[in-house]
Amino acid sequence: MSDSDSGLLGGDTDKSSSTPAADITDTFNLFKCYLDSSLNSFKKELLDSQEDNSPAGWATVHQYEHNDIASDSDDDKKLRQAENRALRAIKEKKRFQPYKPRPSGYSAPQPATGSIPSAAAGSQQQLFRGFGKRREPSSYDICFHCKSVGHWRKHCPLFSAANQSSGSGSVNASSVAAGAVCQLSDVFQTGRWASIQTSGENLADLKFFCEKSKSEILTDASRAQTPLKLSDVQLVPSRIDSSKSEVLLNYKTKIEVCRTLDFNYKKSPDDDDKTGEKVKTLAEVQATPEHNKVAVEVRVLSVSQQTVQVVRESPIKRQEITVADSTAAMKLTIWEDLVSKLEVDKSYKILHLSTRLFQNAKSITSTKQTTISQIPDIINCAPAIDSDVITKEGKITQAGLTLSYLCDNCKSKVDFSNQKFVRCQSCKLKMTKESLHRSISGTLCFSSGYEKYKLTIFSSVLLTLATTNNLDSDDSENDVNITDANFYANITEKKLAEILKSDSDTPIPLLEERVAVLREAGKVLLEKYEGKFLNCVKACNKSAQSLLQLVVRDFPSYRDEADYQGKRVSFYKRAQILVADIWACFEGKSYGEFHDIDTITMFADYRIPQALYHFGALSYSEELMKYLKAEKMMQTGDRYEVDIRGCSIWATEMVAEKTRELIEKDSSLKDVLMNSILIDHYLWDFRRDHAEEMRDNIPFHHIRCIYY
Ligand SMILES: Nc1nc2c(c(CN[C@H]3C=C[C@H](O)[C@@H]3O)cn2[C@@H]2O[C@H](COP(=O)(O)O)[C@@H](O)[C@H]2O)c(=O)[nH]1
Repeated sequence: MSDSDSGLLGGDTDKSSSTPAADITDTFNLFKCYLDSSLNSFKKELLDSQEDNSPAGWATVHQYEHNDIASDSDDDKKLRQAENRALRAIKEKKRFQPYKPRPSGYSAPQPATGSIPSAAAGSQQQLFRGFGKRREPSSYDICFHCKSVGHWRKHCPLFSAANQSSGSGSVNASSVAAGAVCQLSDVFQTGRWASIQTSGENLADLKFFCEKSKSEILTDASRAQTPLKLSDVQLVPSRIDSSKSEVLLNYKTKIEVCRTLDFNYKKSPDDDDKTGEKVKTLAEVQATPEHNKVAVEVRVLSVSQQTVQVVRESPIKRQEITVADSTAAMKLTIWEDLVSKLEVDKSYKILHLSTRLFQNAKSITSTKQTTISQIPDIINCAPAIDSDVITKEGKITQAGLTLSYLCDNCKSKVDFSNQKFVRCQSCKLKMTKESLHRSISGTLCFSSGYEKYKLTIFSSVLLTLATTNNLDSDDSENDVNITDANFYANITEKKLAEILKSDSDTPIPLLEERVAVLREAGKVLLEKYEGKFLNCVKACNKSAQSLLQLVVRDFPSYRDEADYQGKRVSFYKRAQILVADIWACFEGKSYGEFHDIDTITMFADYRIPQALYHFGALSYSEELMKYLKAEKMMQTGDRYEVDIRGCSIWATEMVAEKTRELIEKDSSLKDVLMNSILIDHYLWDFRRDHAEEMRDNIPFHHIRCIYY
């Protein structure tokens, strides 16, 4: 925490005259000294626990665990042997000097203030490390191996014990999956993979390529929920999500039954989910890991010709289907006797499908247990996925418009008759004719050479076509219906320039890009969501992350991402602030109710870093400070830009995490609502309230893009 605050704000940090700045300074001070004390006590705990059983601590535990679970009579002998081995290993290590003295004349970069997370001062540095000191592990350092604080991987007892026991960098199973209980996917039988619980909350992917006998043990263990101990496995970063890890089994791996687990067995999120009988939307299916059983209710958009695929020398019939519901469209592969069972334009409920990931695209495939049953038509479907977009030339042989009446409640098709009241066959509700929704869909029969197609044009697309001609009808000067998707799907530069006219002659920057973003949003809403963003909110089942993923997936201008040191990183500033605003405007109720709103991070712009810097939660290197003061324009994805935005998110998350802990310790605060959104709002407003004082002291990064 920098002590420059009183200088900066000229405010008096004396406790008696508390001012907003002093309050937050106190909070940050409190938070920082809390952080210090809690980390030190954690480190002490860790050291004590290692000393508990024997002078060799963890190393003894691992040496002991590495062997089979011996009967009690051998335990003492085993323990002594393990302890001697561990002591020999530690003595061996003690002789080795881990650090070479730094070359003379080396001077660490001195930051402008404090020794808090620093952006762009060599971002490979770990957070909270003091500058200018010898490179000793500090109590804030996070071990790259066991993720605990207080030491580096080269000192990690877990890592060294594991290396001793199984050589080539693998991690001793007992430290990774001791007592793990396997949750296996349906794919498991082919000896491919499973998911394994390695702690109270943590599930890791278990991948293995070894003999069938092991898969049988794991399958039985999963069914009986028997705790297992896996010895000699490899722990590697997951190829899908590098923040997760995968447990690799191989021919050396030993599988033994554990007597007890030192954590509670985590029930799978929803057992129905596992059996593939709980219907999910396609948007949810797309967020489901591969090789999971799912059930869907979809409409068939297109079917491919039936083909034959040879699998283990036997020909198997196969057909590619494009299916959709209101949230998304996906590719479905059906096999064997299910081929030709699905017809275009019909809607079906399909159980026991399995998710697949092929070339980074999620799809679903039928399994031996798959069942299909026809259901009432699903009317408003997402359009086919891009990869299915094909261009054909030919002639229209037949065209027609179909007027359908939809139930006002569940939007299912209602058989229309001239009676005054009609009853919906799907939700059984009775309603007047007038309250029915009308949906027009076009059908085009199209032939291209010998191929014949039947195209269904949904009402939202027809609506776009119908309004496109009004593109230039700007005659009514004042009909700025900015909340109407039709309006902004067809907005012109002239019109937007008028709307965003400033009180000076300075034109709004990025006018062309703003028009493109508005048109994109309008077009997608009309094509996929009946022109209403509310339908996007409804499709996310009260999950902030689902809504965030839906926005980023369907509205490309929100894909606020960057390549950073070989990794793809995302900030999603506009997409997250969109979700947060809905939550805030509805005060967490009704359409603003999200069960996972706390997973939304702060919104990485150029203002919050100023406030974080002011409170000493962020610091800049001298080089970066110079760059910022020169007010050079940055480009999206520049190293400095990504550093500043990434460190801002990280620092805010740490503030949120520790503040949450402080709240938990103080019962008088138990009803206080706190998350990164509220911290962001506080910091953004604080910066705005102190714009003058900050302007000359704390520069910000300059950038022109559509992502902030
Ligand atoms: N992190 C974060 N960044 C935010 C906001 C807001 C205000 N909007 C909220 C207000 C009511 C609703 O709740 C909206 O959500 C604007 N900005 C960003 O600041 C920049 C403009 O700054 P200046 O140059 O001073 O006008 C620009 O990149 C803009 O995107 C926020 O709240 N948090």
